Amino acid sequence: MTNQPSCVIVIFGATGDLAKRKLFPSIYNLFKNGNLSDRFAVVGVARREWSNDFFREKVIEAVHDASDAEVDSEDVASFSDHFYYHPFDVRDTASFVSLKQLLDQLDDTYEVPNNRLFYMAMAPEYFGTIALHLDEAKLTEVDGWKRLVIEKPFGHDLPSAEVLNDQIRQVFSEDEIYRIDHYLGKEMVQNIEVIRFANAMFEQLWNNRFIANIQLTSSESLDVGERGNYYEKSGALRDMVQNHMLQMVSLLAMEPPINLSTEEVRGEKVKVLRSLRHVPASEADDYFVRGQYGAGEIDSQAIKGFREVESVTDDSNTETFVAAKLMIDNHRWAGVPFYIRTGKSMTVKSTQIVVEFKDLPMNLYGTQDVSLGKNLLTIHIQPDEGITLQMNVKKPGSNGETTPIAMEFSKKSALKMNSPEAYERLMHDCMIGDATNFTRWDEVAHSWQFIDSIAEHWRDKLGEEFPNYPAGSMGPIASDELLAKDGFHWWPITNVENKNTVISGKALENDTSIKQ
Ligand SMILES: NC(=O)C1=CN([C@@H]2O[C@H](COP(=O)(O)OP(=O)(O)OC[C@H]3O[C@@H](n4cnc5c(N)ncnc54)[C@H](OP(=O)(O)O)[C@@H]3O)[C@@H](O)[C@H]2O)C=CC1
Ligand SMILES: O=C1O[C@H](COP(=O)(O)O)[C@@H](O)[C@H](O)[C@H]1O
Repeated sequence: MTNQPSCVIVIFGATGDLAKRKLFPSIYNLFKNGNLSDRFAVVGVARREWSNDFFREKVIEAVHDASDAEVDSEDVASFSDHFYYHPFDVRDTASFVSLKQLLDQLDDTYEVPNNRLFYMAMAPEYFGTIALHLDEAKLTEVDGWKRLVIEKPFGHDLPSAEVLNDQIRQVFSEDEIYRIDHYLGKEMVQNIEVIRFANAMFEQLWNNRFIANIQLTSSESLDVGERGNYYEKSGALRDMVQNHMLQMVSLLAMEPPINLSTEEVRGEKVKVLRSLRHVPASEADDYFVRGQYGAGEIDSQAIKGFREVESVTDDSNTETFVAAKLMIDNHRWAGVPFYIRTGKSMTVKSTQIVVEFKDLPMNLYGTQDVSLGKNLLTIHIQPDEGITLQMNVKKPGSNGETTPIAMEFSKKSALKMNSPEAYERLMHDCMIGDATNFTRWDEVAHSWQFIDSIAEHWRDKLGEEFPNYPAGSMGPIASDELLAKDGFHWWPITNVENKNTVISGKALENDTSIKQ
């Protein structure tokens, strides 16, 4: 295994949004930071009749657009020389023959040891077709390695995911398939395992004896942008919960693996997904809340309601918000709710995990009016990265009074570096053959199985209650009620880089543990 892999990368969907915003800049960063050998080439495939030169200009533009800092123009130009464009419709079998000729030629030009990475950055309905054509045209007959990176959504329910999986498995073995979930490439998501398994003070307490509940918020202030067509069919449940949210839950809840090998880690994660309490349609409303935003305001800007977005019907039944209470029925987690919420056009863009610990058996410092603050561990995933531990200390100068304080670790300010993009990390992992942070088929299958009954229930239940939250809010009131029924509330979204200021949410009365 080398840290400077050499391969030819074929990007299907090279004129698209993902390629431009994520893939080209990520490959550039790998190249610039010496994590990719000089012996590489990238072939872009899409239907538009672009030339190599025009494609290279687009690559250069994408790299500049994605960089905060000044980019060396000569560096980017020599990087873009490795890019080639091959226009065709992926439904056209014959074009795969000429693609093979180009790849063979590039192997020679760049002395690539016949390693091929096929990246499917296109609408999912083409994934199966492309895999079968690659096989027919013998593009997958290689002396080196061949790997397939497949974007989400992996199907739209369990049966369609099974069909897709069968198609790609005819051509690629399970260990050649990299089902990408970009949340698994985020620095602080990868940190969940380290926080848990490298700290005695957390791991000993990480169970139902000491934890009251775990809350996971992934809110977005943006709306669906130009993806109305896709999102109208997908909704927040399929777009975010089936993949990113359940993956983070499995990292939070898994048992310690016996080692950090790909199969051991994935094996532990899948056990969590298997232990998720199945919610039948008849009980869906006890565990799940859905929402759709109406008109509102974000950062003093007027926002149109979801039903006014292009490609969205004016009686759309699609949810743009989901909150849920997940129960993991195993020894470690019996009785501990994992609350999740995600949505579009919410107050703020933030992904944050809060672990709320149980109260001590008795409170030596309390009075009738004042209770001890809760112990909270907050993992700030994005946009701020870090950890906050909230605990109680003596109120200075007082006699027996306590006050909650926050111990903070802010990754960017402490280590003075920016996290590499999740895609960059995951593309490198794929090139070096490390599939740990990609989802295995059984993880995908169990996630769909869990989601499907809810999706069906919502499909059959007309969205007459929509819209039920204004753009710029934290979702419908029912999301707060979901926790209130259990005697909990959503903890505010805070920012660790800014001294844990509360950026969304409000303190409950008499709750001394929230700093406003
Ligand atoms: N954009 C994002 O932020 C994210 C995207 N994804 C996933 O990545 C994938 C790509 O998304 P995105 O880039 O946004 O989509 P776009 O619609 O922007 O791009 C689609 C690409 O496919 C090409 N294409 C479409 N039909 C054909 C065809 N028949 N033959 C050849 N090329 C074709 C288009 O080019 P042309 O018209 O020139 O043929 C274009 O390059 C999807 O699966 C999406 O769900 C996942 C997470 C985030
Ligand atoms: O996969 C997706 O993720 C993005 C959110 O990703 P983030 O890294 O910006 O948090 C979401 O906007 C998109 O709808 C979804 O398809």
